[in-house]
Amino acid sequence: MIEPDRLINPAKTTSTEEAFERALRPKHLDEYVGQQKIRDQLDIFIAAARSRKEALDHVLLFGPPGLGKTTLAHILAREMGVNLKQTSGPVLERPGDLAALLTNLEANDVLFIDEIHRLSPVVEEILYPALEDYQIDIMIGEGPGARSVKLDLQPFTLVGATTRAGMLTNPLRDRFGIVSRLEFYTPDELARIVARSAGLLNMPFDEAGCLEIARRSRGTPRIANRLLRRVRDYAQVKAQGVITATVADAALGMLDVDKIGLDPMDRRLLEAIIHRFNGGPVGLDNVAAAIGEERDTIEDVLEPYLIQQGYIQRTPRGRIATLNTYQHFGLVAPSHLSQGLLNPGQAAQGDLNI
Ligand SMILES: Nc1ncnc2c1ncn2[C@@H]1O[C@H](COP(=O)(O)OP(=O)(O)OP(=O)(O)O)[C@@H](O)[C@H]1O
Ligand SMILES: [Mg+2]
Repeated sequence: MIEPDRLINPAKTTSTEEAFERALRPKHLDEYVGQQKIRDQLDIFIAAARSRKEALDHVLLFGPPGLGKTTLAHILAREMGVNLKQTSGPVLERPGDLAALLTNLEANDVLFIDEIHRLSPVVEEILYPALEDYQIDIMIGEGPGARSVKLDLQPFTLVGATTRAGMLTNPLRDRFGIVSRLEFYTPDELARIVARSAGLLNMPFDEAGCLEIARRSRGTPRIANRLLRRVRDYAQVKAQGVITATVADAALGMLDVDKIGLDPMDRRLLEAIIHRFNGGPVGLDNVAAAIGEERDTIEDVLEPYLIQQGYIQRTPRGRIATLNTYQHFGLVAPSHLSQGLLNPGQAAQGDLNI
């Protein structure tokens, strides 16, 4: 299990952190840093829907934790000038739970369903006609006297968020008109997010300090904001409160976040592949057992960034360490890697599968 205060865990942790996130969450599309392609598209779709006074098409947002899915859902509703009702897949246990939410929506409102890949099949059934025709079928009464009644709904927009688009059923996925995959942020984008947050928190900083935090945030705004908080503590105690590159480096070094943002858990995963499985290929179950971590955590939390950065490669036969990985640990790579060759059966296949 990931310890709750693991610094680079992109998943949300404490309620203090949630309050902190809410305070820093951008409210308008033009404050939302990065994800340029998605922003450009949404800008047009929103303007078009508004001018026709229609609901925005249903939107699916997917990508690793902490990249800004919830933030974007709230921004969409605000830009559309409508209310947002929020729920999540596991919370909607019975069809009636969803029916109650749907029948209470006003015209063009946004219904935000987080973790939409965890909807139960019976609840999903209710959703299909709602998404297509703004109608639901509900059962009234029980036993032989029970009958099904059609109810009309107001037009609405479903915004679904998931870290696992691959786990959505096809019929559900097909009903989203807009499907956006959030990408990891570049260090420059994260530096802008850190600077914005530092400004909101009245923390003095310089550009290099923001960039140092950004480079070590695993491409993830949630982690960037979290590291900023920790660096602030250090800066206040040791450096008159100013966040500079030297201060950020010292603080993050003390917290065991290395130069590229990997923490002890990432390093354990990579070192296990290298030392215990000869660099791979190794199957997910084996590596999970070796480091005492759950498969899902490795797949959802640890791997996406390590794969994107080229420290792990997924192949049909399992995970392998790359030349980058050996170099990061100052190790001599096996000759087939340093000569740029792949072993037979290790065909490159860097798909993220999220
Ligand atoms: N594009 C962005 N610009 C500025 N800040 C951002 C951006 N995206 C996310 N953030 C910050 O990161 C925090 C986490 O984002 P958010 O909660 O939207 O992530 P998420 O993708 O919904 O994560 P999860 O999968 O865990 O639900 C937000 O509170 C916000 O402060
Ligand atoms: Mg979220």
